[in-house]
Amino acid sequence: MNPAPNRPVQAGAVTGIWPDLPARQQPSWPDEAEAERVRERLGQFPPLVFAEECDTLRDQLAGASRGESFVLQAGECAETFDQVTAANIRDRVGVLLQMAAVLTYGAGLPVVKVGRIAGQFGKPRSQDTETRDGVELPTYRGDMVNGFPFDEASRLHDPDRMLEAYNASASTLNLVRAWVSGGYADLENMVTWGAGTPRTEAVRQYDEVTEGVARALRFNRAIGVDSPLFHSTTVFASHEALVLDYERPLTRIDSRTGLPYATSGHFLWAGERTRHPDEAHIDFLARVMNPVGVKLGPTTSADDVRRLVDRLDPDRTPGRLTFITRMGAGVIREALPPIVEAVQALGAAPLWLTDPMHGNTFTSASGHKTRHFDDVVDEVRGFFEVHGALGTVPGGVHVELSGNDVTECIGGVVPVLEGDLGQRYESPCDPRLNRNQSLELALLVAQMLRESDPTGGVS
Ligand SMILES: O=C[C@H](O)[C@H](O)COP(=O)(O)O
Ligand SMILES: C=C(OP(=O)(O)O)C(=O)O
Ligand SMILES: [Mn+2]
Repeated sequence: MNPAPNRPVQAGAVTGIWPDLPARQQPSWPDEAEAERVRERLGQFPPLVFAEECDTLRDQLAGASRGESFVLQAGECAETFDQVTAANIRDRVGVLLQMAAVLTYGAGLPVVKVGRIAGQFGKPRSQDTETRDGVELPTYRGDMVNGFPFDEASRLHDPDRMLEAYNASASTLNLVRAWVSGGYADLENMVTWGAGTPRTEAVRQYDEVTEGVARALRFNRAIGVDSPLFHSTTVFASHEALVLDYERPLTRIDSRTGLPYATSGHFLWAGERTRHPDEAHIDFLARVMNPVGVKLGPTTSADDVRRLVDRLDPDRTPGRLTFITRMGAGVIREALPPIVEAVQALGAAPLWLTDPMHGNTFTSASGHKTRHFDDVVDEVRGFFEVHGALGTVPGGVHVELSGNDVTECIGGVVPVLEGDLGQRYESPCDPRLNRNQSLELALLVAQMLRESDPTGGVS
């Protein structure tokens, strides 16, 4: 991230604008007085992001919705407090920069980089409890709410964890901002972004990209051309707006406009389980001025999307609303067209992203939650096909990945086999693409972009 503009936002939480609506997937704090103390404390903390940065991202997302750029939104399913180390943050930023470089080089399009980072600490779950060997405990709901170890004390919901989530987000963001503006993201450093990754076909192709960029830089230098854009970039922060006791106190009034902004991240989205137009999460997103997103699963109806557009983007502001579809590879080609057509009929032009992860999860024979790389690629292909056929813009991808060599998703050119899943399965929630699978996906998406008209024929 570039240094934040020196624009003050009013200290203290915005209160009094939150109606009492049903809110799903919320923690059950055992001690309400302690929760209130934490909410008040969060309300006094400085904002993590600035309103003007959110406006910049909104404008960039508007460009992507017109096909002028492509969005890469990627990161952990669930960030954990343990991962807040320099090495881990560097690896997460590194893989994002590598994928973005492959996409830019391969497709000739600017890439808007958005991390699932510095706030992705709350998880919605399908079940409230988990049973192991006859012992039933609350499910893990992200480090912001409870702990992953399967014991009673860890699984208790603890509001003090929201303070730790804020601090973890602040230190993550601090390092990300420093790295991407201070040298690590310099195109001269491309070779270091994937340092240590085992040498595979995807890495070999990445090395070709590195060599091509180096040649272009040498040429530019020789003719006297230089630009700050060769030496730094911007990575925006995003997460699911899930735990309202965290998000509401971090909402602040922008001193320029007098309007509320969520300051826990630049871009926030509502998940598939909390996207009900009349409930608290959509109401929260409707009240803040940030660019916002909504995940849309295979059961989404045309009426759902009409109501979401009316609630979240009544003025049809370019870049304000992103729909992140996560239909499943088997159904996207049938389920997505009616949704896109319903939105087109409203005269709305949201940014469309594909999340090819969450509709393709299954449990392996070994009991691991996993996804097959081929399904991930096939859903992205279906996304391009549907938007190509309807004349709308396939604006970007949203993926869960790790900067490390984990074995959580099956497949890839150097395949992770079903029997390998236990080797390095480290995610506390959903299976992530490893570094090689992430690079391979970026190479394939660059090819799909080259083969498609990213403007959907509108320019
Ligand atoms: O990340 C997304 C959700 O939290 C996750 O897919 C839910 O998983 P579950 O079905 O195991 O609860
Ligand atoms: C919970 C998530 O996804 P969804 O809401 O689409 O299931 C997620 O992105 O981690
Ligand atoms: Mn997930």
